[in-house]
Amino acid sequence: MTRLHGLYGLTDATLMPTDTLMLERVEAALRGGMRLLQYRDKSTDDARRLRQALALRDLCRQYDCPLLINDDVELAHASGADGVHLGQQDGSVAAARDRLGPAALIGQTCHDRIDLAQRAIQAGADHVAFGAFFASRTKPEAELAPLALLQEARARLNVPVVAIGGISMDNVARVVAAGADLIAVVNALFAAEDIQQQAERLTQPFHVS
Ligand SMILES: Cc1ncc(COP(=O)(O)OP(=O)(O)O)c(N)n1
Ligand SMILES: Cc1ncsc1CCOP(=O)(O)O
Ligand SMILES: [Mg+2]
Repeated sequence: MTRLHGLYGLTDATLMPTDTLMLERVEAALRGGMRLLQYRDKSTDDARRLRQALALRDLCRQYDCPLLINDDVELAHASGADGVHLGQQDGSVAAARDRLGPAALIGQTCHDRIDLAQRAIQAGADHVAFGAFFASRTKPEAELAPLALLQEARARLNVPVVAIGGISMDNVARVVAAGADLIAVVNALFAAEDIQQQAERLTQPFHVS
């Protein structure tokens, strides 16, 4: 497994209202160079969630892109996804590691706190996420974190660091220069008119850093 790096897309049920549109839009992002995908669906429709996770797993495999499931370790297990993303209220990272095994990718939200990241890594996370760095259309209630946190995280943590929240073409170069290994994006990627081209553009700062 290569080190996690680059554009990390998160699906969004509003921007992808049908299975067909979801797969088309995700495939466009994969063609444009997306390196990691998270299936993020807050619905309680378990049959739909399993069906979509399985379809995304098959698609992502064709592009050698790992798939993570948001919030739900059991869906990650049942769908054969590559791992899971957990928030601070989404259950134990150690239990997820036990359930999914040593090869699984497990990320945890750490907001603006290095101590939470250290705890996550201790519990078995192999990457950590900070943010929101800018106001987010997808999650407007997310509290803001300062960009300087990314440099500190890179210096103090020995796992890939994800930046999330309001990342767009206006700020992506600054986020990458500040030290993000991955940029996690919903709106600026999947609401774009040409998603493949937008993925290429959002990936550009990683080629110059
Ligand atoms: C990469 C990444 N970072 C942060 C989050 C947010 O997780 P959480 O705080 O659990 O909030 P929800 O996404 O579950 O609403 C994330 N999903 N992905
Ligand atoms: C899930 C999540 N957690 C913090 S911000 C956010 C949403 C990111 O979406 P966008 O890229 O549209 O701001
Ligand atoms: Mg969550």
